[in-house]
Amino acid sequence: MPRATKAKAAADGAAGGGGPKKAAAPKRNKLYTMPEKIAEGTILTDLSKAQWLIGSSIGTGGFGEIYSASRVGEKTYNYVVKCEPHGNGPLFVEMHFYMRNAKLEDIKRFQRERGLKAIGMPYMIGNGSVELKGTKHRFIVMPRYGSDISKHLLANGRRFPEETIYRLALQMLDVYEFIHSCGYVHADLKAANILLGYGKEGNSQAYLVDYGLASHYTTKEFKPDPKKMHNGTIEYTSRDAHLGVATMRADFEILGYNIIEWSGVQLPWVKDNILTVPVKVQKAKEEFMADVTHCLKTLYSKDVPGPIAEYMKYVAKLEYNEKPDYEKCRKIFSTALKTMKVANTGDLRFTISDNNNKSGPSTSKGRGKLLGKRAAATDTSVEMFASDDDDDDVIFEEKKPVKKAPQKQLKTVTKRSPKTIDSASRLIKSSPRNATPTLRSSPEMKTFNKLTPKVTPARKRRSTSFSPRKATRHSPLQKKLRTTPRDTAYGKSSSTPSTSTSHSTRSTPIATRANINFSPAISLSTSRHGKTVVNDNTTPVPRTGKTYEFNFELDVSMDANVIVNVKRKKKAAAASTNTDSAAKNSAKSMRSNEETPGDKRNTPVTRVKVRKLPSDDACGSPPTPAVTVKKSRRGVS
Ligand SMILES: Nc1ncnc2c1ncn2[C@@H]1O[C@H](COP(=O)(O)OP(=O)(O)OP(=O)(O)O)[C@@H](O)[C@H]1O
Repeated sequence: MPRATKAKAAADGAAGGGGPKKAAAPKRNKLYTMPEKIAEGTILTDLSKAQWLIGSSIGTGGFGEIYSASRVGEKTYNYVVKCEPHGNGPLFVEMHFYMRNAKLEDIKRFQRERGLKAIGMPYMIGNGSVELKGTKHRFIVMPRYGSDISKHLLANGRRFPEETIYRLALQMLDVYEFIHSCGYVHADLKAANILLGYGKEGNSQAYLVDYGLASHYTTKEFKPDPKKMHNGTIEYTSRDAHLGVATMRADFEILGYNIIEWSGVQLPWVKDNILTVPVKVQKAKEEFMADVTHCLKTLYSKDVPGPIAEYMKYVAKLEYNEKPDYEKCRKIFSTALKTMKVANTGDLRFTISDNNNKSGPSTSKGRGKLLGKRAAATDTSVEMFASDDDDDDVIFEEKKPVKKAPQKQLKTVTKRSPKTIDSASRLIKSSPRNATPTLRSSPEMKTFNKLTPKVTPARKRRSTSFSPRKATRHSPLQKKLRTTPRDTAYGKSSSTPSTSTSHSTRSTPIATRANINFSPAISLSTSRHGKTVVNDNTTPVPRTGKTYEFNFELDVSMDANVIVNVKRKKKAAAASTNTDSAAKNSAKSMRSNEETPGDKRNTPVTRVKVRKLPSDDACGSPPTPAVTVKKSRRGVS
């Protein structure tokens, strides 16, 4: 289900801290909702009865809000509470990932076994639910970390010192090894999801956060899953993730794209400004990885940094079901550090020295010149799912007013128990695990190329992505039922890559699963660059017929409406209309408190939202800041 922001009235009410108002409560069966504000001073009680005093808001992600928190009785705010409406999928997935895999003792054991002094693996301290303004929210409590490294990236002309790239890569490889040892992949590594430790002591270790896209990886068949295609942050999404398949090599590939970027060059698909068309990005990545040595050379004005070239070459050769050789990769980067005579200890250094700044991206043999200027920030809007699960147990409690914070009345929500785990199990296990032969080996690569549609200028005008619905002449409903993203993305079903025939011929599950499919037929808006795309079924299935109906219609109309509206948004921006400013305000509300709007424009962002226009069902959603989608039919909104 797509996500929507609250009606402005609701948001205002929340901000005002005036206590619960029935009228402002978001409707249950609507699009994704941003969370209600938790007033500073609120005390939340988690399932283990631990109490957490909410401090200030320290960040806003694509779906939830993060607050500093203190254990009641302690003075320091060394924790954070991440809160999202129950209907949102990512925190549900993240919470269960932590529950199952990332217990502190497991992490410590792993550390001991590997002889690691530290590891950048976050963990969950508590979780529970709270009702805010009539809406049930889920929250998790985690250790507090420091700032995310995307801020440093922006502050340093989108480049890290070479040594820092390798140290970060080493730390992330440790985290990958831990996650993979649990049977999961992260699938969304990027600077915005890498946080330094908290406080002065914390600058030597980076933590990989945000497990909202974590899923079981496959080592069996390679079976593309239209429901999950293109999930991730479009700049870094792996080739496997573009096909909806979770693999370990995909995590390695995502890290690879990031380190290339951290070295100060633009990824080809960023440079070519095609981020709004996932299938084009996918194709560009296939081409890039097919001849990675040569393609890297074209990216760097001078020498390609040796460790980056070596790492990417290794990743390009990995099989989809292969366990990566963590040690081999670590060696690539640790050897480079030794050669540079840089110790892999102490604070990570983010400031580029004068020398480095003048010379541009670092290379192993020398310093190259920055390759051109970064393309204007484009952004990638996608829609999300949401639903209305009541799976989690909930306990929370009325808070006492603390100093400035107005007291907020919280209602205790009925406790239910083992359902949460059962449900999580079902959901998390729903990750693609059955599969078909790999697409990555060369014959399959050829097939991919054959099947990837060529985008014509005519199509481009309306939507730069290939649209099956334009290619056939059926009614929208017929088209919906007759075409699958895979059929259409690759042209002819008869030559669908080694994946099963059934895959190529079955009707799109989106219609039947009430999810919007971020299929190749869908383009992304260009207002918020770098968002994680989630095209998933991990959220509990919505219960109301109405929701199903809406999503079905949304999917049918997505192709045209998104593009039409995106274009309009751009024009509207130039005209500075009221609508636009409302949209901007709405967009602002999603930004991290610590980020300036300028920062955000240039930072890959986690998720893109498609929002429903205010319409007849009085849902009250404000216009989307990025994309607006009509409830039904193509055409003008
Ligand atoms: N444990 C933490 N300590 C300190 N800050 C945090 C912590 N977790 C998250 N943050 C801050 O909140 C921001 C959003 O966090 P996170 O990415 O987990 O949220 P999200 O809703 O999943 O966002 P998105 O999916 O859009 O990336 C982070 O970029 C970071 O600045």
